[in-house]
Amino acid sequence: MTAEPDPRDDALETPHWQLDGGPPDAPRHVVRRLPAVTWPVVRMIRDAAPGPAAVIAVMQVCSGLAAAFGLFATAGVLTELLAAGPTADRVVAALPSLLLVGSAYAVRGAMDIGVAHAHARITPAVRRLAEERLYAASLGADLAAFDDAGFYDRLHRARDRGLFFLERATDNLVELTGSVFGIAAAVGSLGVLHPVLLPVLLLAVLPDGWAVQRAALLAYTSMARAVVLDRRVQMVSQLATERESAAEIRACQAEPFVLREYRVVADPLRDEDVRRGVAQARVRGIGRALAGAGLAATYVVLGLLVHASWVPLAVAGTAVISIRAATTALNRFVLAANQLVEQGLYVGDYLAFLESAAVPPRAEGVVDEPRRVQLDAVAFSYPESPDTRPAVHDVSLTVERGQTIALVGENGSGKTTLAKLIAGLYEPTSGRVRWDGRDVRLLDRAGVAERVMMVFQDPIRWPHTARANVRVGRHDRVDPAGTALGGAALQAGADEVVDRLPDGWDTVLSKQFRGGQELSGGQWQRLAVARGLYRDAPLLIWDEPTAPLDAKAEFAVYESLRALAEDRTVVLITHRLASVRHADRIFLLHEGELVEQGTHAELMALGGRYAELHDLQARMYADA
Ligand SMILES: Nc1ncnc2c1ncn2[C@@H]1O[C@H](COP(=O)(O)OP(=O)(O)OP(=O)(O)O)[C@@H](O)[C@H]1O
Repeated sequence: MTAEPDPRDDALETPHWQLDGGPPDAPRHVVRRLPAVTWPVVRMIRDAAPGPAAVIAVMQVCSGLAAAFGLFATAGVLTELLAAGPTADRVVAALPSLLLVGSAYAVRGAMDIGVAHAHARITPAVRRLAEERLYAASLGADLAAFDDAGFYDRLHRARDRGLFFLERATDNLVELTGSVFGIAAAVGSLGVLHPVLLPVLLLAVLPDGWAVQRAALLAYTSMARAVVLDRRVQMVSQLATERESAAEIRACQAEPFVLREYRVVADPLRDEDVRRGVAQARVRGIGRALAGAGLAATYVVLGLLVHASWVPLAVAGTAVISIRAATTALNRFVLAANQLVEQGLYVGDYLAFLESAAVPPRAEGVVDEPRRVQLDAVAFSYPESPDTRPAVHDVSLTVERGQTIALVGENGSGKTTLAKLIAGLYEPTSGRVRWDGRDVRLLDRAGVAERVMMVFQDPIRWPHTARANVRVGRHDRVDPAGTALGGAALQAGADEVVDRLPDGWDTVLSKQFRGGQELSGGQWQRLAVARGLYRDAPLLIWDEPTAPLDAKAEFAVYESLRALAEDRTVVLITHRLASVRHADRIFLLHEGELVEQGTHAELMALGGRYAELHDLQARMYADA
């Protein structure tokens, strides 16, 4: 019988699961913050849909003018209707003003329809542009950022909340500007009718505004506290529902473990949501009660003014309509402003991510095909790594063009990290990586990347066609007849894989699409090797390229590699020491440090770690 594991014993339970700290920056004053949060949304709208934005601005001005005109015309109607004389005469006298009121409302209606049409074009355009900027920022971020949990949190906030709330903020900005013109029309006419009504009017809307702002603050605070949990729930959701994990979870009987993990993160998340919802409901209730009292006070003051004969009855009648219009517009404004301020915080997260992901510009040194790659006392530590020892420490080595070097060592000894440093994917924490004497940090990033080809241990399985899986190695390479594609596939043994696919190169390699095919681990690896060969760069870095390959494919790949090495620089990482015999120089890493180096013969003669590992492997194969 298996005991249900105790979550407290779980070594995988990291502090990431806990509720995060407090809110980063609470919105204390809506009005003060409004310009700052509005401006980025305005810029986004301007960039995404300048035409519809201009149409909206013009039409909202016209709508506001029509509303003001309608209110003044209403005063005219009431004046005629409340004048002395027979009713029929008064109605006839009021007709011209009535016509004006009707025309004003018709114009306003037409403008509002126009605004709605333009608005419908803006929000999708903003979403489209914001997504592209987010993906560009994420793709442009330094590789090291992806080893930083804080980066993931920011990315998660920007993608899952920032994008969504940027859309909502766009809607609210349109609503806000519309309400501003509505207020201007109503308040303008109210001020002309009797200025004392203006401060009284504020009584009706300020309490509601306070309540909406409080509720917004509660929502944001809660979101900031729960963002890490939220991300964790998504990860569990992926484990529970995605194909990639389905087989192994069943094989390990890990279903209860995944469900337990879900409970551990989902329970506090639910509690947080409930706490927030209850607090918001309380705040809104208080706000509504105060707003009702404020509106009643407004009408009392109006009654007193009429009673004291300070304002004529017709003006008072129009004032009632103006007050209703102003209250409606002000409520719209308060709601939109508060939501905008709340959404502005998420939009701020989105913008902060774009900024933090931006890589500082370098002196754009031109890069040539490197003839010599040198590492001088290079060290590298992963950000936020609990390991106090650097992943790579004090490594110096040189490799010339036409040479093949091999990096060997136990698991976790720093080989992959070192390879990424050589490729310029990581910047050393100390020391220097130089290409032809020039510090790689000072060279143009794209230029450096252009000259590197890296085949990874766990290459991407692109959910595209077989052709795209290889061509993505250098997607802009001109190869209309597919000669380079065929050559790379042949060298990697990927041609045999493709020959067996139902639609050859056009077969989609993902079961998530209709007609898609799945490959074995070794077949995927052959495609990855073909991708690397297709890239055809002067600096080749192979990180365990042949581990999942069968003996025949492995032999073919090493043959290709030997041929390629003649006019290139090759860095080979492998655990199969038999494969590195012919390397010009072998570097043995241990706990991030270079402990032995030399040719195979030299290292064997040294009788150190390399010789020991080599003999161990040789014995294993001999026994087998
Ligand atoms: N993204 C990362 N964030 C933090 N630490 C990392 C990261 N990647 C690797 N490490 C740590 O750095 C050290 C070196 O890892 P590296 O992947 O370079 O080793 P390796 O020699 O390539 O191992 P293997 O033979 O298993 O592929 C290890 O201690 C590992 O735990």
